[in-house]
Amino acid sequence: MAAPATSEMLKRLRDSIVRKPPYESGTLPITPKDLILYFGKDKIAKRIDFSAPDDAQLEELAKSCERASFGLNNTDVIDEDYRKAGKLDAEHFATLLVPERTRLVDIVRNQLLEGEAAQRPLELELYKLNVYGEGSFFKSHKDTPRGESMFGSLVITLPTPHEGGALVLRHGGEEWTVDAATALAEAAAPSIAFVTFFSDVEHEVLPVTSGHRVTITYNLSYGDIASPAGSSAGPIPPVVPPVGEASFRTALEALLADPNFLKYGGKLGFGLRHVYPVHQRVLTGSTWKQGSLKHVYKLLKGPDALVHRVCTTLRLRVKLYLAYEDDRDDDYDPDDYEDEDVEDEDKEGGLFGVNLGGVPLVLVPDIPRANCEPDGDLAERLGGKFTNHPDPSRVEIDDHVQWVTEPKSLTKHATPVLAFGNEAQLEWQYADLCMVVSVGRANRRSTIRE
Ligand SMILES: O=C(O)CCC(=O)C(=O)O
Ligand SMILES: [Fe+2]
Repeated sequence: MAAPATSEMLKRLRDSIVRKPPYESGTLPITPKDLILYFGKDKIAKRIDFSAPDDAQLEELAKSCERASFGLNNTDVIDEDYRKAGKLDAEHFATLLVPERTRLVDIVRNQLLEGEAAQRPLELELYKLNVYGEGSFFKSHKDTPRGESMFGSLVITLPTPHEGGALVLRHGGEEWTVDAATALAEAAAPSIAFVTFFSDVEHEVLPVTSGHRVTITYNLSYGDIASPAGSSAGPIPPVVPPVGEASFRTALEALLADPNFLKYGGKLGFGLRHVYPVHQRVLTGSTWKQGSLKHVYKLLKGPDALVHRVCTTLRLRVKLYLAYEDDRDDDYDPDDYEDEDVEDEDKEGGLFGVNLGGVPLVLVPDIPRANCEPDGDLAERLGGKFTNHPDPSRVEIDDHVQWVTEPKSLTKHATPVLAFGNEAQLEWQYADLCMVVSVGRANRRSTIRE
């Protein structure tokens, strides 16, 4: 049985993974010329100066918009119960505002991103202009990933007088509200308001109660995703160590130094806190190949990036998996596997604190093929391996994975999920992943071979 000191140290490790909100917002003073916007689909474009917009001009802008659709799986749907707003695609408007020439890129880099990610080249793609008149809104959704390198969105609110239309952001059971209307009314003119958030943050525009709310949206991507440095390449040391890195590292080092902790080596599991885009090969069934989660290593953000970076620095091998819950195993009954010798504490994940309720998990290293094995148990069908199975003979990952943080939600079966996005798209979908860290035996912890 474990020494209590080890379980206390593990608890400290878990508690040391700090989270900061997955968004950043504020107002930014701007030169008046950056508030000039041209719009229209005809030969002659109209011009509006947002430093002093009048209602008639805003009405004209609203009229030239199309009704905004949203993505429900692979179809673009117009449903005013879900999204009531006007939009212009990027080819139908032009703005002198170039985020790269303002502090906005710095803000994304240094306040949204952290550590290694903050050093990488960023790309901002102008996406859409949205106009919300009185009574307009956009219900809760996540922005559809448009490629493997997209990591977030930037929404700029132009300084038009309006009320309502606050943006509510939700992630990991927490909720934040950004009220650009109030922030702009209080800011020195001319200013814009901005919100930048990670792609897996759910967001909702509450109804506008008066005036016009005008936003310009950008898709944020990493510019270096095409030249993968490989997951095992040494991490680039961050210029500014991210929040919590030192405490996580200290807690992990303390555990590794304890000879009672995974005496013969083993695996530590971390459910990732963010979701990441994976290619929906389950649907296309075409281009399945090994290493289909490889791009995710370079997309890791916030606490996920921190765990990966510290483990790699301590020379522990890290691998990403999709975690599937085997909820279709009719033969499986946890009572069949009651083991008299196992202490209650261990049965509940005791030593490691995270109780997965004896759920047999299949860890899958690649996105499963569409035409995966029709027969056999879930592990065989998906090309994965069992862990956390109460029957030790079925546990194929060398050791039970000891979960430090629980996988957030387990993918059930290999079916696509119904997705509400801001654009119809099924090629890329968000997935919950987990990180498995291999730990060597007590006097030889390193699992990265030279
Ligand atoms: O207008 C906004 O504040 C957000 C728009 C949005 O969420 C989107 O276009 O996906
Ligand atoms: Fe959105």
